[in-house]
Amino acid sequence: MTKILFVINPISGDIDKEDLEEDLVAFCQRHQISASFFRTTGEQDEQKLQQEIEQGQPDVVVAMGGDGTVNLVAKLLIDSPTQLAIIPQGSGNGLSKDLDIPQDFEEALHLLAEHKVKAIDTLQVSGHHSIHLCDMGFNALVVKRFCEGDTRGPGAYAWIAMQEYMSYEPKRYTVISEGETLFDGEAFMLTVTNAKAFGSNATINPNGVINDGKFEICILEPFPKTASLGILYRMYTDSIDDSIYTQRFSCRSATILNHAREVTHIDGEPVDLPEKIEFKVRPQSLHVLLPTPGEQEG
Ligand SMILES: Nc1ncnc2c1ncn2[C@@H]1O[C@H](COP(=O)(O)OP(=O)(O)OP(=O)(O)O)[C@@H](O)[C@H]1O
Repeated sequence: MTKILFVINPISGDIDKEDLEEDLVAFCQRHQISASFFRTTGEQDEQKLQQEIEQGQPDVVVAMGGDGTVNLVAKLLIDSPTQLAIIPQGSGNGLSKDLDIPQDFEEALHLLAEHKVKAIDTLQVSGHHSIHLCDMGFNALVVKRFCEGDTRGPGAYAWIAMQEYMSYEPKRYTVISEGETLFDGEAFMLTVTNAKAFGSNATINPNGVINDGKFEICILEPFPKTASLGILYRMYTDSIDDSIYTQRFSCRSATILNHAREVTHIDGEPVDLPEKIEFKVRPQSLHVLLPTPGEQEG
């Protein structure tokens, strides 16, 4: 019998999940799955969850929350055979969208019964793990303000972004990979990712491949206010590469000097990183349940 541990974030996405838990129990009974539950509290969740996984030895751990919850679960499963499943219940749900995991609760739950397994790359960021994306600059500042506020959901994020945009000043970064300086200058934001898009569906890395052993550093250089609508349009039409304000580098490892110690986030959670940040890909280090039925990959 498959053992599944559900990790439920009760506050993510501003969604009440109590009724959903009854559906989980019924689904597991129907499919003869042995289910256990872990509810996050926002305090020492990583240590407590690690203990739970060590004791219960589940085959699959389901992250039921947003990108922060996915990160919490995924980092404990890296380099282990235990598989990650995602039932998106957050504000942005960036990684699940990138992996084409259904956003609908019932459909995502159905994946537990019928799926394929794919090994995806993850990113090591100065002692942290990033599963979806890490960035510094404007978006990271918006994420920080969002986390400090008490309103969740995509509307709150968009409102904060509009407020911060008016006064944001670009910061200086230096990007070095394999001994070569790839970029040294100011940027509005700098995104390091394996994935294609943010949780808002804005595409920053249109050709990103999540299991190619490489990650991308996407730089949005300072731009005049008159160009902002055009950049947004390109992000939502998969044509950001056509913008004269972007640069992108594919790397296996890199160092970024964040000279101003500008705000940084990893998978939607603000993180305090040193001025010199080290990035390294961990190829195919995480096994994820995906929608297409068929043979196991990678
Ligand atoms: N019971 C809880 N009470 C308060 N905060 C919690 C609780 N459980 C988890 N958290 C906090 O929730 C955050 C993670 O939320 P998560 O990213 O999953 O959802 P989201 O922010 O709504 O969605 P997304 O990241 O997709 O935009 C973490 O900061 C974590 O500390």
